[in-house]
Amino acid sequence: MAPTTSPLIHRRGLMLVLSSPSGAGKTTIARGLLDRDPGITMSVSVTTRAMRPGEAEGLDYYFIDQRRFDRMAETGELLEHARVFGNCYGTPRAAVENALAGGRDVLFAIDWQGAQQLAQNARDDLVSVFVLPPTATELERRLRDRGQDSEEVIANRMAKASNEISHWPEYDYVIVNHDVEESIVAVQAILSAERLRRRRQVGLPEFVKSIQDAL
Ligand SMILES: Nc1ncnc2c1ncn2[C@@H]1O[C@H](COP(=O)(O)OP(=O)(O)OP(=O)(O)O)[C@@H](O)[C@H]1O
Ligand SMILES: Nc1nc2c(ncn2[C@@H]2O[C@H](COP(=O)(O)O)[C@@H](O)[C@H]2O)c(=O)[nH]1
Repeated sequence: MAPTTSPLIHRRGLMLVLSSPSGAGKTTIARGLLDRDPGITMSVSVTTRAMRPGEAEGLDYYFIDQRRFDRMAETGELLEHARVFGNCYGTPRAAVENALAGGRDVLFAIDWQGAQQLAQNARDDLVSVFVLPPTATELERRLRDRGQDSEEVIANRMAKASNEISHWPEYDYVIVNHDVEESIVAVQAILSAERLRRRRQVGLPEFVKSIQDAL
C-alpha cells in the first residue's frame, strides 16, 4: 500500500474508546482490531470484579481488591475510574501515557462514565465509538451465550443496558454490531481516517512549508 504520510511527519498517538451495553461485542471487536493492527495497544484495566473462567491476570484485567483500587484512585494512578454493575473499574495511567509518548495508539473498552472522563481531560486525543447491538433480544442472547455470568448478573446488565445506550449521542461514531467482521472493518476505517487528522500529524506545517519553499 502507498504511504499516506512523509518520513518528516510523525504522528501523535490517539485514544480509541469503544463503549456499549454489556454484551454488545466491544471486547470481541477490540480483540479483532488488536490482531490486525500492530500500531494500537490495549489498555488493560484494573477491576475489583472476580475473575471469570478463562480470564487471565494482566491480559483481560488486573484483578485487585477494593483497598488497592481506592488507593490507586486517591493517588492519581488511574486516568479514569467508575463503578459499573456494582464493581470498580479503572484505567492505569502510566501504561497509557507511556504508549502515547511512544507514538502508539491506545484502545479502551470502557463505559460511558470513563469515556466522559477521558473527554474532559484529553478531548483532542480521543476518538470514541459507541457499539449498539442489533436488537435487545440479540443483546440478551449474546450475554447468555457467552456463558460466563449468572442469570442474576445477566438480568442486572440487561436492566442497565438502556441507561448505557442513552449515552450514544456523546460519541463520535456509532456502529451497529450485526457481524463481527464488518464491525472490525468499520472500526479499522475510523482509525485510519482519524490517524490522518491534521492535528495528529506532527511536523505537517514544516513539511508543507518545505514543499512551498522548493516551488
Ligand atoms: N456480531 C456478533 N454476532 C454474534 N455474536 C457476537 C457478535 N459480537 C460479539 N458476539 C458475542 O457476544 C458475546 C459478548 O461479546 P463481548 O464479550 O465482546 O461483549 P462486551 O460488549 O465486551 O461485553 P462486556 O461489556 O460485558 O465486557 C460474546 O460471546 C461474543 O462472542
Ligand atoms: N469506566 C470504566 N469502565 C470499564 C473499565 N473496564 C471495563 N469497563 C466497563 O465495565 C463493564 C463490565 O465489564 P465486564 O468485564 O465485567 O463485563 C464493561 O461493559 C465496560 O464498559 C474501565 O477501566 N473503566
